[in-house]
Amino acid sequence: MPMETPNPSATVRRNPHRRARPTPSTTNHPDHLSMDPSLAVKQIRPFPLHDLLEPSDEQPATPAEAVDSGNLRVFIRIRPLETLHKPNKAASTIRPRPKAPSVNAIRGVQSKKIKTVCLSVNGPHSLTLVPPPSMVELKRAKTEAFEGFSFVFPPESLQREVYDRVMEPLISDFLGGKSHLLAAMGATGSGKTHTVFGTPREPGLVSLALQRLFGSNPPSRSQCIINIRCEPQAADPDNDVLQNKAVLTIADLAGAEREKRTGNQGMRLLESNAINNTSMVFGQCLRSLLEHQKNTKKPLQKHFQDSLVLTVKSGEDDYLDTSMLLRQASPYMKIKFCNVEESSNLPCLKRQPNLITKIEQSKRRKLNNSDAPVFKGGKHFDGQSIFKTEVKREQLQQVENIQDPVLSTMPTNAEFQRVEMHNADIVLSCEGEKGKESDNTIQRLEQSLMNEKARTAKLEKALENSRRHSCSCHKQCLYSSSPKHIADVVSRPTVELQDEAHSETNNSWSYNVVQTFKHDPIDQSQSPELAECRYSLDGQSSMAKEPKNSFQNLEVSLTGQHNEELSHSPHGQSNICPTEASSNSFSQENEAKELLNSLEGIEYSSYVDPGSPHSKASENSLTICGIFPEHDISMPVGQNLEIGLTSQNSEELSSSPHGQSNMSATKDPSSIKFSLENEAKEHLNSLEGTEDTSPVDHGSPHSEASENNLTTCGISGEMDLSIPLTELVVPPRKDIGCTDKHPVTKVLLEEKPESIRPQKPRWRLLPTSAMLLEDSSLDTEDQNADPKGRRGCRKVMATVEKGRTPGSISLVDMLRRNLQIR
Ligand SMILES: Nc1ncnc2c1ncn2[C@@H]1O[C@H](COP(=O)(O)OP(=O)(O)OP(=O)(O)O)[C@@H](O)[C@H]1O
Repeated sequence: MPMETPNPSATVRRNPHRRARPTPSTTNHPDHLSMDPSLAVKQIRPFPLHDLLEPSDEQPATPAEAVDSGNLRVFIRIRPLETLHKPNKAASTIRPRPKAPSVNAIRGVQSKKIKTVCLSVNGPHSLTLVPPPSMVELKRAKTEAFEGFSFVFPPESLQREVYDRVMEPLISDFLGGKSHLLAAMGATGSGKTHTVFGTPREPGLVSLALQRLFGSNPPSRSQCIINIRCEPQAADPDNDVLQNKAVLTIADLAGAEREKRTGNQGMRLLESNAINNTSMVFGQCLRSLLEHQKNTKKPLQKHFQDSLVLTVKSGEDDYLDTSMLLRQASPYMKIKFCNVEESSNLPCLKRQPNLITKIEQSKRRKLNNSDAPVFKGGKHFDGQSIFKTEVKREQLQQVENIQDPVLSTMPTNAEFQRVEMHNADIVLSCEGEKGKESDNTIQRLEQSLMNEKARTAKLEKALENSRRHSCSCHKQCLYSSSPKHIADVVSRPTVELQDEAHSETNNSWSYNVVQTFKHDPIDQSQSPELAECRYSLDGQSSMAKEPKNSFQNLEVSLTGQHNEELSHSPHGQSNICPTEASSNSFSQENEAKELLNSLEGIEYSSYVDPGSPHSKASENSLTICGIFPEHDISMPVGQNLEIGLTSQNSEELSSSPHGQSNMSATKDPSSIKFSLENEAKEHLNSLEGTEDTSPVDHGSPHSEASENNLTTCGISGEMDLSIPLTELVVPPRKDIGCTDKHPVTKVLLEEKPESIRPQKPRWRLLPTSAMLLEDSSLDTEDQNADPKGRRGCRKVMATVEKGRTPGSISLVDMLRRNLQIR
């Protein structure tokens, strides 16, 4: 009987029967299923029960018929709406069985008060899906009728009803030796678990089946796959059925979830994705069966009867889920199986062991060989693509060989997962190689960093040692100025700073000096109240000295081949004049001097201008610059400072009328090198802010008079020598055979007028770490950065530095730079 449809154009028929039927839907608007019962009643026309109850050739009249039809049985169970699902203890048991499902559905719709429904049962084998108004307005959905189901269970259906129609035929077959599969599909919360397992009050299919089989209670699980295998206890040759070991599989599949609806996040979202993938894969399996059976050349052989229970919700909000499931599963009803002997089923249910072994061996072999890329015919094939191809080929072979479309497909998906895992392993291995390279690079960098650190530490240590020795020498000198410290100085062990031997021939002089910077104990026997500090440059120069009556003795011992003479410059400067070509000793002394210069508070006075006539006159002179840091040793008026230079030759220490000490060498003036003084002058000029306090007028006759003199400069300054120093006398060195015949050069410090007293800036040394930072590379001195006053001496400096080792050059440069920066 045709039905009136207000909007028949919006109806789409799914899985129509061969004999066309009018769409039972009355409208495409869900308002006819709205909350107002009266309105719903007005709009919904009476359901054509007589049409639905008419026997049809395509519809299975009984469950047995459905099983025997050879089609995949697809059942639909509509879960009651929550508003309609009011727990009624008596309802589930006492509620009478409805006469017709469609009537119950209509009842449910009519009694709906809060929510509208999107499903209406047209009959035992069909239903109509009505989109909600919002989607109708957007023309995104149309009313659809789905037909051809094995049976449609309305919301009011009882568990027992479902069991009787769905499970009981399977149990009967199972007991008869036939294997079956039952799977529940549907959106989450649609009632799969309720259908399969149920509750203690409303036991589901499993419970009822087990009750039937064993009379036991099954565990309650939300989703699982249950295999019930029939094991014959005794071989009965007459009963072939029991020997088949039939398996009944009941699967409570995971429910597809819509993320928008569930709002899952994090792990729940991942689980949801996995669940949806499972549903999708299962649907693909079924579709593949459907596609496969289109190939008449390879008909599927049925080895068991499968059943599918679709659970849907009829709520308006469940429209999308329900629609998707129905669209997906409605074609499955067309899946047909060919009847085969049940005896051949069991080997097909499980993979044949030999086949599994072959497949696994093949995969392992390919896995082992898949790491290395394979080149075939000029094309690049990697192991992954080959492996995938092989697996797909095997997959097809398995489908053909196993002849079980469902079970053969599902393991194949597992194989795909293994392939993906294999691919991931390959990616990881590639990443691992890159990681190894990165690790090697990091290790190399770390090693180089450690080497640099060790090198830096080594240099710092060397510098610190140099500084310490320098400080010790210097402090000994200072201590020597105080009688109180004499004992300390004497008792202090000799400190030696040895550097490698130098051997160089430079113009008129040569030297081979073991650079020893040595503090010798003071011989107090000579003058207990005196203290002497001798800087012994053990080499080939020697100086002699003789004691003088003074409180303090400062002995600068230049041990060498040269005879030197200390003389007192008339202009008050201390000159040490080697009598022979003694620039070798100067280079060493210069280094020692520079080391000393690095001390804190060191102050210098430059008295000699190398370019001046005086410097010319003082060629071949050795200039000893200030070695009295930290303290103001500006000498009181009338004080004398005698500096004894131990030498093999006679030396003379004279006192300058300006109160400054001059050590002048008078012997062999031709051999005295101008470079020595030049070097000293250059070094002094390199000190930024240092005032040239030389009272010497280089154009004066004194300049000429001081020719060939070695000028010792900068003993005075801001350093305040608090001790009463009136005269410094260097006692004779008995150990080197000094006698009175070799008079000790006497340095008399006379009062210097305030007007000519130089303004000495204070010098501060940076800490060692700062020095290292300033010149960590220890490069040689940048000549371009030299002040103009030094450029004239560059050549001389280079000559002098030739005799130095790279380490000493670096050290000296670093010390010098440190002083220059400030
Ligand atoms: N036919 C029904 N009659 C009464 N209650 C039902 C029915 N179907 C489902 N329910 C109830 O709906 C709720 C959800 O059902 P169920 O857990 O079976 O859904 P599900 O499809 O298994 O969900 P999931 O996929 O998340 O496991 C349960 O509380 C269940 O009791």
